[in-house]
Amino acid sequence: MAMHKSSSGSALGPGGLDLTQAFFKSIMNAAASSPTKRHNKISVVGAGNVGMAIAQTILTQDLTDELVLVDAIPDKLRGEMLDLQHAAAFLPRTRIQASTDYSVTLGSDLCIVTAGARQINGESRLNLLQRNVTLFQKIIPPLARYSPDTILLIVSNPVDVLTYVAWKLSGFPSNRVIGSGTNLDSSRFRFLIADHLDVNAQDVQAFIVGEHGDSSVALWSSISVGGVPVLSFLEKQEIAYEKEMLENIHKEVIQGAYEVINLKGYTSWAIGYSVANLARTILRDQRRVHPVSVLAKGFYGIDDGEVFLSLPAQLGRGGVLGVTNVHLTEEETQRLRDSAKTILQVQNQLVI
Ligand SMILES: NC(=O)C1=CN([C@@H]2O[C@H](COP(=O)(O)OP(=O)(O)OC[C@H]3O[C@@H](n4cnc5c(N)ncnc54)[C@H](O)[C@@H]3O)[C@@H](O)[C@H]2O)C=CC1
Ligand SMILES: CC(=O)C(=O)O
Repeated sequence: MAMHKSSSGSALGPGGLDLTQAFFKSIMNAAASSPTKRHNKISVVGAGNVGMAIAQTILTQDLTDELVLVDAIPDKLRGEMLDLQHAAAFLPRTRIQASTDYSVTLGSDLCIVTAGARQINGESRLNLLQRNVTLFQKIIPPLARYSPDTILLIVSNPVDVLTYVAWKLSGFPSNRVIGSGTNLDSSRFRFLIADHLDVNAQDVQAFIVGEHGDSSVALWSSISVGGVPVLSFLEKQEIAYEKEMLENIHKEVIQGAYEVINLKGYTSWAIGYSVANLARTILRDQRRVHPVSVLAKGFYGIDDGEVFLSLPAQLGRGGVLGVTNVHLTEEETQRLRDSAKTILQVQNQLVI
């Protein structure tokens, strides 16, 4: 039977009969009086490799009722929207929309920004800065205008400085501006440790903090596996380990992104899962601790300026709820402060 959508979105049959009402009248009346779960809306800006990996993970994990895609290229955007809509029969019911016009993002609970230039082979994340700041000047103000109560989750690189830029451009309180930061690096770290010890990565508690990039800091002193603190366990058992081996694992984490970019041109799947994981914690108010980029001033002796970098932060429906006080060795604290200085040096050259 041919059906088309009325302007109100309901299905009309021949002669203008509202089929939705005809089929579901009694059920709809019952539904109107029954409590429904809270409605969520997520907007993803940038429908490239990263934006689409995030969108697809969000859909398969049933994290939202409405998903909006925004990009600057209309044909690509519509193609991506249709391609996702065509999977409707296999996915939880989600309204998917796309537009180059930011009004489509109206009333979003979470806005994820992935738009922008990405690294070419061998290029550092910090190299992308000025190009992506210019884009953010077009992206952040309309997002903030259409969704004044939203949480901004920044993914575009260099993510720490761009999270600072998004904070400034939005005028939002800092608890509602978060960078995906080292949530991804920490997953790479946990994977490598798990692989080394032949355990499940989900049983490895381990944080990379600081810059999402070359000056990141591995918090070896607080790593535990299945509740057992790894380094103190090895020391108590007098099991020898080489500091160099630890450094090499951290180097592998840093090199991980460069290697993937060298091999396939970009990274996408892991960041898709990483950001969907953050979206779940935020929208479902899970209050889990994630290493993400937050306004770090005042924590762990970082006092030089308004810098965003990754610290273990508790997240929930209100955004950043707090920063946990993980014990750091003197060396780890110094490395974290050095990482803050690296970011600040770049940030101080910015004209926003
Ligand atoms: N924070 C993290 O852990 C990670 C960050 N990234 C970063 O994510 C960003 C995106 O990477 P990819 O998706 O691979 O790049 P891509 O080139 O595939 O996609 C970028 C998209 O942004 C869109 N875009 C450009 N200007 C726009 C504007 N003014 N408004 C809306 N959309 C616009 C482009 O049309 C394109 O679709 C890069 O900066 C990359 O470095 C990538 C992986 C991990
Ligand atoms: C590209 C990037 O930032 C990453 O995969 O870590």
